[in-house]
Amino acid sequence: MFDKTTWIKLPRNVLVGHGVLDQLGEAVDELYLTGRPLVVTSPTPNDLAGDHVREQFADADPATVVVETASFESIERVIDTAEREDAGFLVALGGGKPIDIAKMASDHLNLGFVAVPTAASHDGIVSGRSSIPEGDSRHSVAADPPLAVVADTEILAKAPWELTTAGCADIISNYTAVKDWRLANRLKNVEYSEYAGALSELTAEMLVDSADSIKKGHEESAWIVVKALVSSGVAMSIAGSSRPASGAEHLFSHQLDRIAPGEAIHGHQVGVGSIMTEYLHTGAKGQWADIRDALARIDAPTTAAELGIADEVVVEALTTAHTIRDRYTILGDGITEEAAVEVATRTGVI
Ligand SMILES: NC(=O)C1=CN([C@@H]2O[C@H](COP(=O)(O)OP(=O)(O)OC[C@H]3O[C@@H](n4cnc5c(N)ncnc54)[C@H](OP(=O)(O)O)[C@@H]3O)[C@@H](O)[C@H]2O)C=CC1
Ligand SMILES: O=C(CO)COP(=O)(O)O
Ligand SMILES: [Zn+2]
Repeated sequence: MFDKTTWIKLPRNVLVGHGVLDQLGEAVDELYLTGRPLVVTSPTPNDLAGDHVREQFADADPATVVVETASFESIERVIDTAEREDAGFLVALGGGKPIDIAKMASDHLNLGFVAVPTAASHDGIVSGRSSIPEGDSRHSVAADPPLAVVADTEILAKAPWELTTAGCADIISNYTAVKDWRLANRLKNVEYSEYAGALSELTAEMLVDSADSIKKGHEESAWIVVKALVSSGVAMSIAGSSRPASGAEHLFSHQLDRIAPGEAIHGHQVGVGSIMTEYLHTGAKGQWADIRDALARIDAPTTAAELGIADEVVVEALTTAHTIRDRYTILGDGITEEAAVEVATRTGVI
């Protein structure tokens, strides 16, 4: 008997463009969401756009909860606030942290949520996953994607340029993520989706082809990047896992978050990780220099020094990254310190 099923969850309304935040209320009305909105945000996005978002729901007496860390405690706080304030739906405003937290909280509460990204910094904007660290490990938890995404390029273009280059690097890292996924399929029989893999690679390809149009201060850059982030998130939703966008380069980044927290941002870390894991996949004559050059063209870091991370921390993260989660990658069950120094040195990362 044929027994396969596919359930792909995607947002219904995706608005990207100049000033679209003014249409947030309209985008929500279309979804038949009712009741009191709870705005889930972090300090900077709340200062920048919190009032603008709340104005969109002036008749519904919006409540707000400000979270500072991506953690299970923050998710609990949002759930408690939503119950106490009798929220009808959640509005996530900010970078990857508040969006991931709202995604998980709304899933738990059985409430819809809408994402209003303030930074084009990560591809979790529409993905059906939440990425939350806990102790020594990192959980990628299935959670319904937002019902709508309202990405105002006027806001995104004013965000620090580094956040946009981080989003580009998160997309460029799809190249190695898909290589790791295929490897896991061949060696460990991990289920692979041709559609999701192809979409993820195509998204990286298109972003790299547009690199010359991605420039600081140009609103069009935010538009190009956020559309790529949406596309990469759709690949994750098709796959039903973060595999199309997260391989060994992400394990490396998650490990850096543990051992050198707050030193560099997610997208920049995965970009540098991708240079090294590409080297591990294809060797000295492989495409690692193409990844490095693509990152350099959009101003993203390509070395430990540019990340602000010490060389020995990079080596430690590389040798221990495989312990972060049960996800087979080119790192296998761990690489030696000698191998880590070799790859980091040969690629010019340290
Ligand atoms: N679920 C998924 O599929 C995915 C999840 N992720 C997750 O997303 C996170 C990374 O996303 P990222 O956006 O870097 O994380 P953050 O939400 O922590 O944002 C990064 C920084 O940017 C600040 N910020 C946000 N918007 C603006 C703005 N407009 N102007 C100035 N500063 C701003 C934030 O301020 P403040 O400090 O006030 O918050 C924060 O300091 C990680 O936790 C990662 O694991 C990444 C990819 C995919
Ligand atoms: O960052 C991500 C994809 O870019 C999410 O992946 P993780 O499952 O590794 O958290
Ligand atoms: Zn990522």
